[in-house]
Amino acid sequence: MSATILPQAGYHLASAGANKATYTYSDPLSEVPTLSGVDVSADGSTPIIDMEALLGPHRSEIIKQIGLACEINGFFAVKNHGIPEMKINNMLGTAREFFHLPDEERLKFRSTDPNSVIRLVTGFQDKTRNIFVSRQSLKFHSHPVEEYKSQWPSNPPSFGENVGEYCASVREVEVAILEAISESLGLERDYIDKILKGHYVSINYYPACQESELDVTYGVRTHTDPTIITILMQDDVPGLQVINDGKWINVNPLPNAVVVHVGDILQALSNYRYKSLLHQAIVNCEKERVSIASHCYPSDDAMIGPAKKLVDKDHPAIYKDFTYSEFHESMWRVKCSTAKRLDLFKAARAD
Ligand SMILES: O=C(O)CCC(=O)C(=O)O
Ligand SMILES: [Fe+2]
Repeated sequence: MSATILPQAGYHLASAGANKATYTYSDPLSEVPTLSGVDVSADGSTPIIDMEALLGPHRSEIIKQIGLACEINGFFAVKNHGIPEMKINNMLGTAREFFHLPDEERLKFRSTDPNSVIRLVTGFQDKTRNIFVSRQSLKFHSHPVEEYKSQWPSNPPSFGENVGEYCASVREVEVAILEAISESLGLERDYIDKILKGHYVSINYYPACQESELDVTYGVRTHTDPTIITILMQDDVPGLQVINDGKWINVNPLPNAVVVHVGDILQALSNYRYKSLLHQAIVNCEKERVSIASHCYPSDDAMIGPAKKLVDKDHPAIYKDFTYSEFHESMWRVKCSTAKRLDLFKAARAD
């Protein structure tokens, strides 16, 4: 199936959807890159990591591949990750069921407070830029599952079980990938695991778009994730685009694979060796799309400046030491949607 992408106003994004907007307010983000006039190459090359091989005799080779993918691409796909296909399908099914519920049922979770334990974010119109951002997402904490489950929706009734099982499986993948990433940087295997705390899930729902008079409809606009890494599982509808080598590329879904993004925290911790991935999602005019992002973040008091081992005379510290809670607090204050929010934490001698 093909995504309908109409060039509009210099973007290769869909026009549409705005007449479906139930909520209209000004976008609070002041710094959102526009990146107009960029080309999208339809067949971006996605590095593919075989996770099963991480456990075998070729571990060091796979770790090298992961390091290169983080350094050069900022993302990679993971196959043979061990999350059973049934758990993935159940998770996607439950996500669809939730977003097909009547408004009054879903909107119980609507909140604009970023600190609320669970919140539904709806599509919105950015009045100043005349664009519509169509993503609806349900965001909530999920690790450990038993601690948070009671706050999740009870409708659909499958939510607790299906989301809980998926999240527990993703956690295992997360830990294994973070161990490999630590090793790829020449750090102790548990360097990142030691500062790891939770994961925060965003169930993203992009309705099929419709004609509208607005200039452009995005699924979600260009941003980086404020995470160590993000593990993204997409259904079979394309939509994810990432910047690679200065160009947008489509990262089309691969059956039974997840996509791992480098996030802002890993950019700081790796002393700018791995760069936080700039990405966005477009909408599809024929089919709805669901993606599940597992945002993995450290504990509040974790120091997330550059690992000491990565700093020397030839590699001066780009960032100073700072805690995750300092980063998190500033993130909402500076209202920036990219890794530029790390600039506040640059070391004195870095420009
Ligand atoms: O749906 C996608 O492909 C991207 C979602 C995303 O970037 C996010 O949830 O942070
Ligand atoms: Fe993202």
